[in-house]
Amino acid sequence: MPSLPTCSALLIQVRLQTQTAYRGIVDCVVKTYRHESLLGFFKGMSFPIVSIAVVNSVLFGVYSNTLLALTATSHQERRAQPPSYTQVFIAGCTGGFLQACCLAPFDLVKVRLQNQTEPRAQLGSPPPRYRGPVHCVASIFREEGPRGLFRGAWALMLRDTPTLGLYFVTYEWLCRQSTPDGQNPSSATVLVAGGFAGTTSWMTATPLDVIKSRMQMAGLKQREYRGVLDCMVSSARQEGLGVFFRGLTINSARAFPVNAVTFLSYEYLLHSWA
Ligand SMILES: CN(C)C(=N)NCCC[C@H](N)C(=O)O
Repeated sequence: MPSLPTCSALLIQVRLQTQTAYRGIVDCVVKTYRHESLLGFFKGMSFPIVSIAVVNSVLFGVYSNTLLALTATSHQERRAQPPSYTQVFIAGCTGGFLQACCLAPFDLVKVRLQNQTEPRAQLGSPPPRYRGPVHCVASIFREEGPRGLFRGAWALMLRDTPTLGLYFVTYEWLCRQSTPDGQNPSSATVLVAGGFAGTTSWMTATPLDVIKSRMQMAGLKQREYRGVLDCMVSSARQEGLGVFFRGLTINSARAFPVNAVTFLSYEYLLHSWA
């Protein structure tokens, strides 16, 4: 289950990217805590908890199978006959594209709920727009139609396709640099390589992550955009180029431990099933 630091990081990142009320990470943490208490940091997290297993299985499953199709070598043979970085990149991009298709509605609900700054329902206070994830899905479906559930999906696919290619290339490259030819990387190598793969990919993904989050909020507090390009141009015009780096620090820091553990579990599962 995601811990308080993981939930807080995800919430702060989304708020910094889509709202202008915060001066930085600390200001966002303090205001969220004062206004919404500790529970506020867990907003929007029930859907990601359910979806993370599905989305990660799609990503790693598609990646492994694409690599298998491209190289015709099994995972065990791959240490003796390593795939080229181009093959790793193509397999990563394919996994990234398909995981984005599955992730889109879950991510939309998460972002909409995380952006609700109202404190928990109190007697007499107006209820928040969405009462929870199911109510959020039903409201989007009713107000914006089934396509509404895929708001921001293009930006998400543009974010995830190349950056997940880079994710797997970084991981493979770091593992090969620190492992003698033909041997499997040690657990420590997997943790460090996985951590850096997560951080590097999130650093490059942040500009499109900002655009994706803004497009997901479009029509609510945010203005409507004509598309990804329109969102990029108007955000940069109004807030300067720095807008594309909002949430970069928190995104990259959160990515290290999360992806270190993700790759360790992936390698462990591959070895125990092989
Ligand atoms: C740059 N991107 C989009 C990624 N590296 N995505 C895969 C990482 C998945 C992990 N659950 C995480 O949230 O970091």
